[in-house]
Amino acid sequence: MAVRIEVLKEDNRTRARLGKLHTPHGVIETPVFMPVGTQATVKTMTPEELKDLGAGIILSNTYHLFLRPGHELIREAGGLHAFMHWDGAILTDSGGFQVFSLGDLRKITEEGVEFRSHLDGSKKFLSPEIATQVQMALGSDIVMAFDECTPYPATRDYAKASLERTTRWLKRCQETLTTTDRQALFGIVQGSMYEDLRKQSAAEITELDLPGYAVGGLSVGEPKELMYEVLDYTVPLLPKDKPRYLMGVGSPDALIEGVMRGIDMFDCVLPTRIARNGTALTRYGKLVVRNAESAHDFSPIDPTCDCYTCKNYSRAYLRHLIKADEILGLRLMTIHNLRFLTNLMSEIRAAIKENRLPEYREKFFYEYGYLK
Ligand SMILES: CNc1nc2cc3nc[nH]c(=O)c3cc2[nH]1
Repeated sequence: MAVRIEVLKEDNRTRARLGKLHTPHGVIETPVFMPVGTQATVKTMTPEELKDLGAGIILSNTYHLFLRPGHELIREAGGLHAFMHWDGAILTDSGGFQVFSLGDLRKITEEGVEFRSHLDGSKKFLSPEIATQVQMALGSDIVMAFDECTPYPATRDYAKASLERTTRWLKRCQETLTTTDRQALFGIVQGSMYEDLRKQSAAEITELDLPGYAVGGLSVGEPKELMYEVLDYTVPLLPKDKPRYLMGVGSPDALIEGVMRGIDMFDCVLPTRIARNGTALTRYGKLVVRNAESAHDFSPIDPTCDCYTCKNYSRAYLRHLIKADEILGLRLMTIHNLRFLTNLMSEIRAAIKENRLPEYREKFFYEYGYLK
């Protein structure tokens, strides 16, 4: 079954859309934040807990699963859904980004990327064909094309050569898939921070009439304002009747700003990663629970939050667990941060529905401390 978006409403003052993403493993309301489960687990969460938190789609990484335990073992297990006991939707990133940011990069050629595994230093090779075959073995619902996430900053010449290779690689991914499986393949627009190159990449990628499109090459160290500027001129180049996915984003403010610019799907490791080192997301900004200020604070992280952690535990207790390296601390902080984000996204969807997204943004940014 094809992956498709049903756009229910287009905001009248911004580019935001309310939608339903139809996948072989369920229908997901958009805009949506996808928790990241890099190694076939959203760290410290059981699938049942993820469902309770409101997650309907998670991200997993081809690079990591290719290196360990290997896609053949997961195929043997009946695919990633069976292997990890998750019956919701799964989107897999293709590995290109992870090779550049994790592996000991050896060489990029037209054929693919040679690299050393970050696990044991052994030589590995990923190509559009291999990355696509791995994702099919995993049985993922949304397959990301194997691309080069153009590093930032990049010269115009490098960015142009890189996007053109990404387009050639996308066509090779498409050719690797059967016609039915092609309905799961999302293309990724590159072009770094050059408007004309983004136009070129978007034109080349959308010509292939894919089920969805990602804006890549962002959240790679550029200032947020520059990311928003690139979105301002890139998102309108993507078809309105297809899902738009901003890769690697993000923080609450970036989620709102991305939705305002027409993005439907987001993923980011930040919320779960900062949770594990004791930082909680709240509507008033970040709360570093491990700091001394919480030592005698017997109130919850956020009294307005409906999560299991905020209903049952104090900041003082969470600070103790984190400082004592207690595993329960990792779990309780993760539960809170994921629930915060699924609540944020449902508030954003309600604001779009009721034509009050700009007002919601103002209120959120003021409370969150972004507007002094
Ligand atoms: C955390 N930031 C971030 N995560 C990304 C993942 C990506 N995957 C494929 N292609 C990308 O361009 C890409 C960009 C990204 N930025």
